[in-house]
Amino acid sequence: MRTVDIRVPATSANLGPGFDALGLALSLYDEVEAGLTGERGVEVSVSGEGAGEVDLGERHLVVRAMREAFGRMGVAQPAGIRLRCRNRIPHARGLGSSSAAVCAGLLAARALAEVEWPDDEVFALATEMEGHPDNVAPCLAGGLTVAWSDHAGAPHMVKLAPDQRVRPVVLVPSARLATETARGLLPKDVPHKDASFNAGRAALLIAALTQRPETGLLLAATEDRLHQHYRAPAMPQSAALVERLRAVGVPAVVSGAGPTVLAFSTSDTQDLIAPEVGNDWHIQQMDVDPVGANVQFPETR
Ligand SMILES: Nc1ncnc2c1ncn2[C@@H]1O[C@H](COP(=O)(O)OP(=O)(O)O)[C@@H](O)[C@H]1O
Ligand SMILES: N[C@@H](CCOP(=O)(O)O)C(=O)O
Repeated sequence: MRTVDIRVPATSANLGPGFDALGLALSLYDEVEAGLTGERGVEVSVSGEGAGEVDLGERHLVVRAMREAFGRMGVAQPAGIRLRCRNRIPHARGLGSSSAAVCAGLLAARALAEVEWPDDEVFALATEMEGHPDNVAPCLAGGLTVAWSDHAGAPHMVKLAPDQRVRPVVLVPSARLATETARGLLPKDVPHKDASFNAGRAALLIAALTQRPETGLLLAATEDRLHQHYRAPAMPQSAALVERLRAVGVPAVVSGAGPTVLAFSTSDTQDLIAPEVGNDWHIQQMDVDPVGANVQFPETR
């Protein structure tokens, strides 16, 4: 049986003001070994995050993504699929686990089908399945990404390299919050002044992360009025931690739809983070993943 190994990074979306647009790939990975078998049925094993929780059959998200991909590529559905998943990205914490699973499935299907299927169609289908492109873009491409959809609904991205003096630190709670639930807390409309506030901050954040990683600029650049406070009632401890960190000068935001908190650490703020974080949080210092999803056939490794 021919197999393929896929490695996909965790991602942090929004980064404060860049709701549904900005995303950062992180050095925390899920690994999937995928193969097609001659026997009918799906065989999935999961270790690490999600083990004992996720479906092990056709409803498994990686399997669903593979099935979607075979359909889009116009390739016959394989009789059987075998997956071995080694998961490190915690689920429903705002670190892009579902996006990583979808990307892994699409890339596995493309590699095993051995057909030419353009990267932009992989990006489009992953975005369609996920509902928004901001986790998908950094998961596929790595680095810091700006993603948007055109008037026909097709997603696009620009990839940037953040300044290496900025280090992402994630503060992961044990509590979970499904992205769908968090999206349900957002209002249909927002005040014009809040939209204009976020537009300025998001533009500043790109400048600060790529060219001017100064704490003062990063603090201003990570302010948000479009999503975090609407969602705070569903994650009061995250909201309080963001507030505490910002009060001592650490640029902190809710990661994705939460409840993980993302802090941008620089040489002058790195020692300020731990004292504000209680025992209920798992602190992980990260690097920015520069390359995104990786696909390898075992025989070429
Ligand atoms: N590696 C995975 N394998 C199977 N299902 C997954 C995987 N990662 C995420 N999921 C599914 O996606 C859900 C989390 O998605 P979501 O609420 O969007 O949160 P996140 O911020 O982690 O993406 C999980 O509860 C699980 O059902
Ligand atoms: N822009 C989305 C990002 C969701 O990210 P996730 O990692 O929590 O799935 C949102 O804020 O809803």
